[in-house]
Amino acid sequence: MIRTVNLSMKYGKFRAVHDLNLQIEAGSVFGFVGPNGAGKSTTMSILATLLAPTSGQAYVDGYDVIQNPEEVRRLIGYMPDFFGVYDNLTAVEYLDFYAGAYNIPVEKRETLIRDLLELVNLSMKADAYVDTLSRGMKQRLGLARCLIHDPKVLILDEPASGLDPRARIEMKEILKELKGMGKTILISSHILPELAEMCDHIGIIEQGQLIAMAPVDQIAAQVAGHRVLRVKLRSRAEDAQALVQDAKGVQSVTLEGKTDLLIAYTGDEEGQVALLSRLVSNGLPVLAFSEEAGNLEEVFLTVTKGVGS
Ligand SMILES: Nc1ncnc2c1ncn2[C@@H]1O[C@H](COP(=O)(O)OP(=O)(O)OP(=O)(O)O)[C@@H](O)[C@H]1O
Repeated sequence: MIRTVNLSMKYGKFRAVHDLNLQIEAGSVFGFVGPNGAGKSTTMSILATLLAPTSGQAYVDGYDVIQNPEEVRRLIGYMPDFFGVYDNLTAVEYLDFYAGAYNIPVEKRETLIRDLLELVNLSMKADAYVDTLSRGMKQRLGLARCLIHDPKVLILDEPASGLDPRARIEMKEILKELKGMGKTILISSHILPELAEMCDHIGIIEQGQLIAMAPVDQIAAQVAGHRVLRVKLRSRAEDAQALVQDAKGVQSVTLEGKTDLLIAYTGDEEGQVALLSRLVSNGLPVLAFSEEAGNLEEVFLTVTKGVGS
C-alpha cells in the first residue's frame, strides 16, 4: 500500500532521508521509529505530498506522490506532529469546517461528524470549544479530522507524544478499531516499546536510513541477530545446559537462577522442536519452553547508539 524506492531528501547539503526503502502492506499498522531528527517527519511529509523528495520515488496504493498528488491526497489522512486548532470553534464546527474543505455534502455531515466523534470518544465534547480540550482530546479530534473523507491510509506523525498513559491506551484502542476497519496505518514515534504495543510491523530509522524492518515480534531478533528461548525446568538445569549447548543453531546457553536456561538461538522452528525433543527424550523435567519477547528498549538503544537527543 505504501512503498518508497531509494527515497532521499536533502536540506541544502544535509541528508535528512537517505535511500529509504519502505514497504507497508495494506491493512497493516506500521510503526516508524527513530530518535529525534532521524527523518520520520520528513518521510511522512513526502508521503503526504507536502514535500518533494530530492530523489527516489514514493507510492501510495500505486500512485506516485509526485506524479499523482491529487489521487494520493484522496487516499490518505495525514496528521502532522504539530497542528493548531481554531480557538473559536466547537468540536463539531471544527470537523464541519474540514468536511466542507473535502466537499462533503451538507446533508451528510451531521451523521458523519456524530459517527467520527463517537469513534474517537469525543461525543461528550461535541459542543465544547476546541481550545478547552485536553491534549489527548485534541489529538483524538485531529484523528477524527483526518478520517473525514474516509481515507484508506492514515499517516500519523507522533500521535501519542505528550499523552499520559490513559490517553495512550485510548489512542491505541482507536487505532485497533481503525485497523479493524481495514485502514493501513503508518505511525511514528521515538519510543519503540510504546509503538510496539500499537503496531504489527516496525521500521527503525536512524540518520535518514532504515536500519531494521520486521514484524513486531521479530524486530528484536532481527536487530540482535538471534532469538532467545527460555526453558524452565523442575530440576537439573545444569544437565540441560550441557545437553543443548552444542546443538545446531545454539549460540550460547546461560543459566538464570536454578531452573531456567536462556538459549541464544539462530536456528529455525524445526531445530527448535529438535531441541525440545532432545531435552525430553533424555529425561529432563521440562516445565515450559518458550520464546522470549525481545527487550525493545534494549533493541532501540542498541540500534540507535545514542545518536540524536
Ligand atoms: N526545513 C528544514 N530545513 C533544514 N533541515 C531540516 C528541515 N526539516 C528538517 N530538517 C532536519 O532534517 C532532519 C530530520 O528531521 P525530521 O523532522 O524529519 O526528523 P524526525 O525523525 O521526525 O524527528 P522528531 O522525532 O524530532 O520529530 C533533522 O536533522 C532536522 O533538523
